[in-house]
Amino acid sequence: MVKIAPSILSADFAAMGDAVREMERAGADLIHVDVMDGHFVPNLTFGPPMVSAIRPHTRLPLDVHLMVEDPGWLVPLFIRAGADYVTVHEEGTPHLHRVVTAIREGGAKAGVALNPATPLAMVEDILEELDMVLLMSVNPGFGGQSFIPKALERVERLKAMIETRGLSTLIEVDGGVTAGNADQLKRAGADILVAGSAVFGAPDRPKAIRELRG
Ligand SMILES: O=C(CO)[C@@H](O)[C@H](O)COP(=O)(O)O
Ligand SMILES: [Fe+2]
Repeated sequence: MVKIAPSILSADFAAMGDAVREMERAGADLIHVDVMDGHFVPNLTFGPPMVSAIRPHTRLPLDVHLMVEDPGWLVPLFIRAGADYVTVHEEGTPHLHRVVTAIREGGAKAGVALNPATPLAMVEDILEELDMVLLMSVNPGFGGQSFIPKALERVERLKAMIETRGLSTLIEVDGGVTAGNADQLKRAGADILVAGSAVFGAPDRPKAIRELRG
């Protein structure tokens, strides 16, 4: 069954502990933590202290999405803070293999994220080393943007690439995910759906999570 990862980018920053507890009660499978550095993307969010602050409030895996340039030095800090998954952007480092190895050696699960225009081929030669590939279905930087439909076909092609190699790498889709496109994404092969505004903007959040899961 597909997993749902609410993004706390859309939560109340003054009450993150409450938000995370609420998401666990509402049926979320992971908590998605969007880290933005003001360089890789034109927005600035939070660092490892946010991960340590929310860690005691949930048993759910913390899925940290690093939208930062040169993420290597941050990897051990986020793992020490309590990240379970650490995902770095292919476009953010010339040393992807080194960073991915550091994530796994640090004891976390390793993900690589691709922007909407980055060819899938950029992860092809490192797929065996990855627990997850995150396909962006919006341009990273902000919540509440519209889903880029081309992402659906990219999920299908990535799924085929993973299956051809006999791997079990997870596919996470991030950006503009709603109850209106979740079914198509699942059919295309998505394993984890990130949702910010579709969950936190809903009047009934547990229901929103159920509807995304289908
Ligand atoms: O990484 C990002 C944005 O860069 C996402 O995780 C967003 O936070 C998803 O928000 P919605 O598009 O679901 O509102
Ligand atoms: Fe994200």
